[in-house]
Amino acid sequence: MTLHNLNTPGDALRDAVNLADIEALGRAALDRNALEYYASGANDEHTLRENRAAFTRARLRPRVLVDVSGVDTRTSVLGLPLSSPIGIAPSAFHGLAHPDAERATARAAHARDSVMTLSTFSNTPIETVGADAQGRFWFQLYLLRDRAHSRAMLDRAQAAGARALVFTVDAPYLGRREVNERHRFALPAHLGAPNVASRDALAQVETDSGSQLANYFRDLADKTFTWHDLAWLREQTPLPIILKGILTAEDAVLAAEHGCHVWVSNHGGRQLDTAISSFEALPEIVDAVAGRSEIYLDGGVTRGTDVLKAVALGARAVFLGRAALWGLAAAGQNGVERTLTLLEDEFRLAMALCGAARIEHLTPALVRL
Ligand SMILES: Cc1cc2nc3c(=O)[nH]c(=O)nc-3n(C[C@H](O)[C@H](O)[C@H](O)COP(=O)(O)O)c2cc1C
Ligand SMILES: CCCCCCC(=O)C(=O)O
Repeated sequence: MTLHNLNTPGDALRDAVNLADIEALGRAALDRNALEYYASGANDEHTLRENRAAFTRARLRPRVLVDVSGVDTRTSVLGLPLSSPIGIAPSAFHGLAHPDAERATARAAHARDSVMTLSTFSNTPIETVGADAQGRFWFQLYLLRDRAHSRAMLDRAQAAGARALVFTVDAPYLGRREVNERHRFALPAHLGAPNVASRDALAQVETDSGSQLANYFRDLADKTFTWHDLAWLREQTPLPIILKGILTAEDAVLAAEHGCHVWVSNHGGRQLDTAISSFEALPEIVDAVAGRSEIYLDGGVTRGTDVLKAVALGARAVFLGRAALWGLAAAGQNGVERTLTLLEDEFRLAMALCGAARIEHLTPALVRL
């Protein structure tokens, strides 16, 4: 049972001055099952911690005596205008955080001129989320062994207004989040995964041997897919394809050669522990792609200076995983909106203090790695 129906008082949300404050509110609103699912990383959680540490280690080289009386944070992703280069990463099961689930996240993305990435494993059907997002959503695909089912999800996403397909490539198997194994994470009975399975099918997955999701995913996901199969995926949808989970120059080159955009990510430290942090992987990927594709990044983004550093080094936009979930748990749509607003405000101030009035002024010279 989640505790969100106690509702974070509006005052507490208004008093939050940064994302850490919202995280504290969000964590307090969740029961152990949900909290451990959201917060956990794989194994010893080195990569989870390193995602934050890498941002902190990088130092800024600000320029001064620049007219920053007006700072413009606006940009676009694949032609979609955004109020700032901050979007929402896909995460499964928003219903664990709030009764409005993905609808609240989609409404917040729309209200803040952002973009939401909807997980294959949402608690809300694609069509419902599409209506709330009003064109401000991308659809994330986990390729199922049942290709016809996967194909049907792509058709539904496109019909619902998705602007891009985010194809997750770092999870043929789920990473081992040990706390979820130890406490046998399971979806509460009132939540389902309507894009993928009936509630009954989920309820029947055994949890005696550990996490319900890990057990379910093992049988469901296609593990045979290779670069050669991208041609098949390309034929299934006219949407732009973004490969999420790229961490090396070698794979970034292949992505660009296959006409795909690149999402630099280690899945928030939930897959391969001790994998490189997303931020440290970014420079070699930007070099390798050499402008052929858009590049996005997620993993540990919680400060306006994180956004600035990633964009300065070549990311078109950054995406929030857990930070959006903490906002959702704290106060539904309002909580996600507040998260986006606080981060955008921090980013604007960081730009001003770096002497950058426009996104184009953010260059690698601002960052010392
Ligand atoms: C609870 C949770 C569920 C997630 N579910 C998905 C998912 O369904 N599909 C996917 O591609 N990535 C998923 N991710 C990974 C995120 O998209 C993103 O890569 C990661 O959370 C970014 O790191 P951050 O949480 O530090 O911002 C999930 C992450 C979390 C924390
Ligand atoms: C059987 C549902 C699996 C959902 C996996 C979501 C995910 O990517 C995560 O990191 O958790």
